[in-house]
Amino acid sequence: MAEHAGRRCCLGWDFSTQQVKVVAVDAELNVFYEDSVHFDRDLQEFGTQGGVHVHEDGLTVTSPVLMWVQALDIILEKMKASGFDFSQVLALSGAGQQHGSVYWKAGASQVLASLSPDLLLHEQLQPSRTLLRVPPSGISSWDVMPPGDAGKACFSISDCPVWMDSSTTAQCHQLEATVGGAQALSCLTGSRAYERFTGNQIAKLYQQNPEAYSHTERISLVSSFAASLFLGSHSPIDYSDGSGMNLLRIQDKVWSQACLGACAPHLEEKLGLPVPSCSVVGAISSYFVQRYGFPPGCKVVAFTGDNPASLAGMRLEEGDIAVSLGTSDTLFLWLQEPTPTLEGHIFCNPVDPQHYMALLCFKNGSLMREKIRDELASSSWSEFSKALQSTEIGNCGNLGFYFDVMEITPEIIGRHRFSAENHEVSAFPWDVEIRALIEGQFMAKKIHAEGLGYRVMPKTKILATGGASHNRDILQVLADVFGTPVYVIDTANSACVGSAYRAFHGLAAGTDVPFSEVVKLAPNPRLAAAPTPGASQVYEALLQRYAMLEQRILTQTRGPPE
Ligand SMILES: O=C(CO)[C@@H](O)[C@H](O)CF
Repeated sequence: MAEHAGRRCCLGWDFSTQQVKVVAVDAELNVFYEDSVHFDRDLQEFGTQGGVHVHEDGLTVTSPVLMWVQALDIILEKMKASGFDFSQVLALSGAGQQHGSVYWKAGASQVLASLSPDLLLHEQLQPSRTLLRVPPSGISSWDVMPPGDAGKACFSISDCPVWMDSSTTAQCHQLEATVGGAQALSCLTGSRAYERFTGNQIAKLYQQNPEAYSHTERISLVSSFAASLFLGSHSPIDYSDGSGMNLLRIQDKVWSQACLGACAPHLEEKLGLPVPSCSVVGAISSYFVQRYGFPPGCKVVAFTGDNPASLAGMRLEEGDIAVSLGTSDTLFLWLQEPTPTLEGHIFCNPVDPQHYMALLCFKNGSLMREKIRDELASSSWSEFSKALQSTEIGNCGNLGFYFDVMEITPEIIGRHRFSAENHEVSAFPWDVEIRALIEGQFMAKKIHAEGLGYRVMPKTKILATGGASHNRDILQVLADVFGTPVYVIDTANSACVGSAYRAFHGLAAGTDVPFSEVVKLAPNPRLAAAPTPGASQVYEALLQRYAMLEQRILTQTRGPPE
């Protein structure tokens, strides 16, 4: 218990798809406390799978908002029972799964502002039922209160749409038509219309449940919803997570009136004004001071999306790229001048309000690497590595495209192989095939990153994370294709840790201290691979051929570009 006593710190929260997680980070940026509540395991009464409910239509995906509230209650009670010294918390911030939306019912702000410290949050935010009183001294006994003060319903709908939902295609088409097409919407908001993006979800709610919409006083993202719980009032949406709604003009950081109007009436007043992601949105509410012992001056820094928070946790800097090599591969880019396209997503940068970040998702990531490993390298990563070691950089001009499921970036499916003379061939020798897979995956990443406006800079570094980042030979190809050093970093808690870093940055608010200065004491990533001399020249020519052949496949499969 003494371990957590007297250690001034910031808290970082992550309200993700499957759990609520918290870390405590001290002034030297060491993580000294972490805990989590897993929805499926610890809140089984809600019956989620992977933290969500997939509806019968197979398209609608929601999560119960009260599950998120109850998870926060559990974590805070566990921290309290463990002797965590809340009085040392200087500030807190957090992250939420992007695009999800919470609909606060008229009157919710009064409930938020008058929470009783004798009760748990979820007992006061849920519809009226018998309440449990847990004295501030902690959970010594669950005394059942007389029916008396029943909680008031605070939410217009109890099941919130989340990022896995894909039921709003009609609303996406309506939105794009309103603003002049997919590319016009992308230039305006950073992305073409996506089913999971919040504006389209709001449009669906308004069209299918107008009564719930009319009873809604405030619409939050998961991030700003979580911040509201700590604030005791509605927290504003931050620029970075707000960029995932198809509603925010990413250049001038204001709501697009055209997009708002296309989705639902009176929407701006339900959203409130967006704020810079580094904003201090207020002090923690008295509920947390009285029940848990937070200091009254504990600052709440705007919460943001999980991916922007991860960018902060990885301490990405201008020109850097983070490559998450997981089931699907995700690229995090830091951009100064974005070029919005029909691929990927441009968000306002969470730690530098003048800049941007981008996300690019490649669905055929580890899925393909493991399949080729099983087919050609006896399911052995060491055999897989031997193939990379025994084949030369540039693979003698052989190029491959490997998409066993429909790829997102770009929309291609199937396996396509080309000789040095650009003739399509049906097979490669096993070792050539392995190198063609890895070189092709990384050349695609470089080409599509540059399509979004990314440029490798002299100080650029690549931060690799995820399962495949444990294979040094794969990272060597990544370093060679990009011509930049590759570092590895543990990102298990990147959204939480990034949120704690952002809380520290919020403490310096108004002093113009850059985020990089605030986090300079954080552990540095480890160098894993440096580019091979001469590799850049080989890939400079190969990249041009790869881009040309990718266009050839696209034309063959979907006709000439519009
Ligand atoms: O939809 C996504 C990003 O656009 C996902 O990464 C969610 O943020 C995961 F929670």
